[in-house]
Amino acid sequence: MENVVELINVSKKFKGFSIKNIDLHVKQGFVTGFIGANGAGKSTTIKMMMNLLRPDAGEVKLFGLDYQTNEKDIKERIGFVYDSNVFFEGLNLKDIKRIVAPAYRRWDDTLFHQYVEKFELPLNKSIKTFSKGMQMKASLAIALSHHAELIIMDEPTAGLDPIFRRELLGLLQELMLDGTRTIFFSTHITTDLDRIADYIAFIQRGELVFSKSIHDVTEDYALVKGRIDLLDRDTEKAFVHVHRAPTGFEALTDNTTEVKEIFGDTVVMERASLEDIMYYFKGGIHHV
Ligand SMILES: Nc1ncnc2c1ncn2[C@@H]1O[C@H](COP(=O)(O)OP(=O)(O)OP(=O)(O)O)[C@@H](O)[C@H]1O
Repeated sequence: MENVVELINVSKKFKGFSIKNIDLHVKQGFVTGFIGANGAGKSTTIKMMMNLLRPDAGEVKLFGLDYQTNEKDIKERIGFVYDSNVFFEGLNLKDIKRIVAPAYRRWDDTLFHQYVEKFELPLNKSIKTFSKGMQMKASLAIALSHHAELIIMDEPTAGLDPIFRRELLGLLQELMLDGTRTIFFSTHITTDLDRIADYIAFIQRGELVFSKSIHDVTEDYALVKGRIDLLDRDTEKAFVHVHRAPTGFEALTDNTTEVKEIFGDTVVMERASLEDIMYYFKGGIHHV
């Protein structure tokens, strides 16, 4: 299977924060959700994918190409959708189109007008009067009008009302139907991903915890509940993190097979949501 994005052993250091040796592959034709708490490093990673930031070490490849020699070709094939307005605020959509369109070989004016109509965007009103949802739609309309194969979005659903969020997710689903597009988007609203993601990449404190199919996430992770006296130094190794309460323990495992072997039917296992997974990883030490 082809990867449209490959981050190979990528590191980036800021004062007080670093991205550490990330290996991340984004598969063509699928939706990958990029999750992580505030400050985990999602935007920094996306900026490196977009060549807005250079890694200190490691390789970044898009469509198998590197930015050093293929920047223009790569950028033609990506639609970057921001969570805030990056256009000149005083301009309207018609002016923005006039500026942006010549930069793309595959710009499709008919398609642009179709999306403007579909998204009910005014062409003559200045962008600064747009709501956050309208700005997101404008940014998406531009990305789609140059036939971007890869759509990268940084927190596209943050700050949107639930109805618009659903609408946007529905639209992204629609875009995936022809099987040629790839979508990579970061979010901390994990419930968005239950609807549309095929793969999940999870970053925490600058480290990639996992990148796998949603099916594998469901298979590998579970919440386990049982009596406190079942826990000891050995049995606890089956868990990412354990919460103890007087009535019993609740823990997250990343190895459901091992839990079944150790505890049999003395514990109860339940499906762990992405939110459960993020929560337990935050509280615990990750051992693999
Ligand atoms: N240019 C920079 N210089 C110094 N530190 C930076 C810079 N950019 C980001 N950081 C720091 O890197 C860390 C990760 O930031 P990043 O924006 O990548 O996180 P995030 O996962 O996108 O968070 P959020 O969900 O809150 O947007 C933060 O602690 C941030 O302060």
